Amino acid sequence: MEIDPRAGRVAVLTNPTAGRRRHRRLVPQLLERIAAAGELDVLRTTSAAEATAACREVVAAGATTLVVVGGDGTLHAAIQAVAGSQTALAVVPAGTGNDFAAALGVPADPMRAADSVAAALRSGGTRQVDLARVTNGDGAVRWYGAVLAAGFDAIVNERANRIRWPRGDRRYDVAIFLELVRLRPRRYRLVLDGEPLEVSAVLVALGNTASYGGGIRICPTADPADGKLDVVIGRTMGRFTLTRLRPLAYRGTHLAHPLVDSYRATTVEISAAGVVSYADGERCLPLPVTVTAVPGALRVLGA
Ligand SMILES: Nc1ncnc2c1ncn2[C@@H]1O[C@H](COP(=O)(O)OP(=O)(O)OP(=O)(O)O)[C@@H](O)[C@H]1O
Repeated sequence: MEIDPRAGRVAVLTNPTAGRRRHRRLVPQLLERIAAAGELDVLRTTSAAEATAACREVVAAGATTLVVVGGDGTLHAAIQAVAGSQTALAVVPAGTGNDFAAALGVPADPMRAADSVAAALRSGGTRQVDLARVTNGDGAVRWYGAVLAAGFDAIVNERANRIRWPRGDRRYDVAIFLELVRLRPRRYRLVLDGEPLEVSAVLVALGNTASYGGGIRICPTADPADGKLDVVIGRTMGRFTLTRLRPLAYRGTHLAHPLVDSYRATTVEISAAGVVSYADGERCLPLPVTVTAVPGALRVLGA
């Protein structure tokens, strides 16, 4: 039975570090706008792990709606708790990329998004979209909403997380440079709905929705209502070709490149040596993993 979001507890998760702290001063105003629809239970957390734990508590306590004020990483923390539950998720984009919020059709302006959350809390109504579930042989389970990267982008993220200096976004520039210099194709073994596929590749992305990295439409035809993942593979290519694919990927036209393949499957097994996957921009599980599209696993506030 669907919980009526008009009656019941509404929790809000905020992440003051999202969006390079740009929206931090906006948070009180955003909360005020959402609170126009009724009382809010504001969760105070200081890390992704704390955020997931706090969200799990409110979901277990029967919260009807969890509003997330943050970017893809904050959403990722919340999704771990709401996946498969009756609690509806609502989003006020306050991150840098906000790719999952965009895929859900949320207004890009946080004030407008907060107003539409308040309106949806008043009118009630939810819809369901797919999520992707990542598992490994050790029983670990992670959910994601947007894209899982298992190629160059994941390797750059992993490198950036190990760099102590420079700090901030400059770490990514340094990591991209370092990983472009040492770029080499890796041998990937995939199984797409039972069909094995062995390929040497530099890019591998599994999309529930189209974009990551703030609008890079790596899986441009991914649809979170089709019960499937879009699998995009950039085969063996040099750093020059890889770099030239990037502007194409913002438009989603990279799929026409002869070295880029795409597939669609419900369950994808993927293995490669020495790669840690990243999902929604967050460190996920080391390969090998199995990723499954789970239809309707996320209830979203609003029609
Ligand atoms: N409640 C929280 N408090 C502090 N940090 C959090 C919390 N929830 C998540 N985080 C971490 O904060 C980091 C930044 O958050 P988030 O990803 O939402 O913002 P962003 O990086 O600016 O946006 P985007 O991912 O959309 O580009 C993430 O790596 C995430 O793990």
